[in-house]
Amino acid sequence: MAAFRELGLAPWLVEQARQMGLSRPTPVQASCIPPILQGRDCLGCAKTGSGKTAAFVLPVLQVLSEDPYGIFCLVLTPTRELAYQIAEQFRVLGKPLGLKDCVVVGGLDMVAQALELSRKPHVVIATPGRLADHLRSSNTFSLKKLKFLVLDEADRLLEQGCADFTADLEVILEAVPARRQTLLFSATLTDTLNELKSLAMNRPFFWEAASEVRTVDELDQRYLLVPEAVKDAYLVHLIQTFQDEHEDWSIIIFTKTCKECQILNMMLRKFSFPSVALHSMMKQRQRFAALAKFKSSIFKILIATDVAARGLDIPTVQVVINHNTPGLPKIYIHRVGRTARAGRNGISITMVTQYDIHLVHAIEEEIKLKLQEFSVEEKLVLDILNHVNITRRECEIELEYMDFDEKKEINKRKQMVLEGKDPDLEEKRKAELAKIKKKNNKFREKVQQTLQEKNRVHMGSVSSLLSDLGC
Ligand SMILES: Nc1ncnc2c1ncn2[C@@H]1O[C@H](COP(=O)(O)OP(=O)(O)OP(=O)(O)O)[C@@H](O)[C@H]1O
Repeated sequence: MAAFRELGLAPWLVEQARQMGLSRPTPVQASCIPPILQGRDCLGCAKTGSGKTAAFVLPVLQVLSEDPYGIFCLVLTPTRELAYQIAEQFRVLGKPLGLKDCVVVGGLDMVAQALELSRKPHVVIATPGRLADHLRSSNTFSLKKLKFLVLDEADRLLEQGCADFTADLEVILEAVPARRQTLLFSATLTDTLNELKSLAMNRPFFWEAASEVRTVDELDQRYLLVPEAVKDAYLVHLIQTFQDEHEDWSIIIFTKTCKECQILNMMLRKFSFPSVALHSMMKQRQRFAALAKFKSSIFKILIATDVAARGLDIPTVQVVINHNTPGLPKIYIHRVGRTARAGRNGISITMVTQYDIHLVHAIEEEIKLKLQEFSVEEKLVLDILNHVNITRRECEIELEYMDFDEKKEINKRKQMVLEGKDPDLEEKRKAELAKIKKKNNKFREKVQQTLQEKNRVHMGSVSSLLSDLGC
């Protein structure tokens, strides 16, 4: 496989990559770096952990080194943690350039960010929401001279119909020049290819990993059939087993909601497991602290919602446990892709209840691979069943006293105030919208019934006409 030098990268950059442990390019890097250096838009779809970040960081730094100015490159990514992780790669690889970068994410001070932006950093790494807020509220910086627009986890950012990013992306796309290079990367691009191609203007170079199987070969993918009612006892048993057999292993447990994440973390702590939670209801500094402690192995177990499903690169993660079966195959692909990265081995175990069988079939259909069963000794699980269920109940009650749901409501209202919205007005708008939607649905049903009635009458007259004609 070509070396980085043969891809057209300058010696200083090849040396920086080598010092970072990147000695030979991965397939996605070898394929995408040359067309990007030639000035083309690029859509790169490669498996999780295959080096997509460096596939855009390296060529961007190469072109920047030829004419360093700010703001040169904007990278958009769906989560705050990913923004910092990408910024880290720019900083390490761009050190000889004296690279100036700026991370623009929610949950942190807007004024400090606005000041940093006004100083024209070379590279801005942002989550769409906070960057759009800056564009709406100030004109202390401009994206008009931008050379590169990069969408990391592009399919998540461009997910149609999801309110998360659409409005903010529109604001950002209005602020960037049409004449630019657009780079889009993800492990699950193909289902949104058309939207992606419309974004990448000039004959985008499209590269997709050749293999039929969507997950990496080094990943041992298992499932564990568990009755819903005793799922947590199985979870405790699984963790105990891994901790007994491999004390240096780190484990990520994905679950569906912030509340479930909080309860599981409290429960595992009561069993003296070194666990920490990561979800979107935590304050930003708590999220960063939790991730830092997990990355440095102070805590060996991270319990997270899908805010951590994409992109996070933590080499020590050996095990991913899906406490719930993901509703979408691509969420599964990203979750289990937190292990078995950069050629290392890893194992994923998806806990499947009697209600999830169809979801497993959809996942196997998408990844083109059958999950293998992971067997456990049921007796060992039954031995701890009561203890686990009682402990969980205690945690649920403790959480109720902490007004967790109430806090969620307060956080929502606080966020609206921060965005200059009136929470009560928003509530009223939402109620009115719901009423209009209900009225529209009723009207639509009525039209449908009338049409069906008309069809029935029409078909009745047609059939009687045909019988008169002896057809
Ligand atoms: N050429 C290379 N040689 C060795 N390691 C590499 C190379 N390129 C990247 N890596 C390492 O591989 C790991 C995964 O890289 P990265 O996070 O960019 O993967 P990704 O494809 O973006 O994954 P995901 O789809 O999960 O976001 C990182 O630790 C990175 O340092």
